[in-house]
Amino acid sequence: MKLRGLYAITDSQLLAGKFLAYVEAALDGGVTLLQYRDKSSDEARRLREAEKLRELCSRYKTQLIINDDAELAARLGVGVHLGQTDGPLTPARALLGSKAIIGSTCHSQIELAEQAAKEGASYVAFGRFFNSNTKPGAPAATVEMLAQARTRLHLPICVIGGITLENAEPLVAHGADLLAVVHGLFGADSTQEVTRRARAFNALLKI
Ligand SMILES: Cc1ncc(COP(=O)(O)OP(=O)(O)O)c(N)n1
Ligand SMILES: Cc1nc(C(=O)O)sc1CCOP(=O)(O)O
Ligand SMILES: [Mg+2]
Repeated sequence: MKLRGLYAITDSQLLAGKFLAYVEAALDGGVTLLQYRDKSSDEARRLREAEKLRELCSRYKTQLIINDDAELAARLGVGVHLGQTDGPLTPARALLGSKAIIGSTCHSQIELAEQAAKEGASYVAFGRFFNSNTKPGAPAATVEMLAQARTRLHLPICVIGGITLENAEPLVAHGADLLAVVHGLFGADSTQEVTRRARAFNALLKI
């Protein structure tokens, strides 16, 4: 399966009180990957919420990805996204099996992406491309680097960081396959607007 489309990422603060309603609204608009991103250490809540998301994703035929935590991903039988300090890819691939989706944060370094590809990543993520409310301190990346990455890599390329409907088009034009978005999707005022935004992101990717 070619990974291409909207990659919705949850944020526990932004979605407080409307978590499942907003996620379902996004899934209704069309989501290729949904990442459960919760930076708290409340393991019981993380398991409960991830289980609910797995059920929702299975209803909408969307792939669930767990941020940071390969053990939780293995427990649920879903994919994982690992940053440079979240543990190595090779053991995660061994734990999750050959079919699992495993993503790797590569900031703006094509060499990290080439290494991730060798270690079995399913996609590589570059960013941050714009100012991000969610992660203001993430290292910056440029469209020039993205264009170069596109010529050197054969894996799906995910882009992240401050992406909105207004600024995403050049990223698609320079080779992005997956648009990973928190605020630009879930920062909406209503579930209807979340669904509209999801559809509009997919239209940008011609999905
Ligand atoms: C799709 C995607 N890309 C990048 C990240 C960032 O991962 P990481 O650098 O490990 O930072 P945290 O998200 O864990 O704070 C991501 N989560 N998803
Ligand atoms: C989780 C994350 N990682 C980033 C990176 O550059 O690695 S930027 C980011 C936050 C993405 O949220 P928003 O769409 O609200 O900017
Ligand atoms: Mg991480």
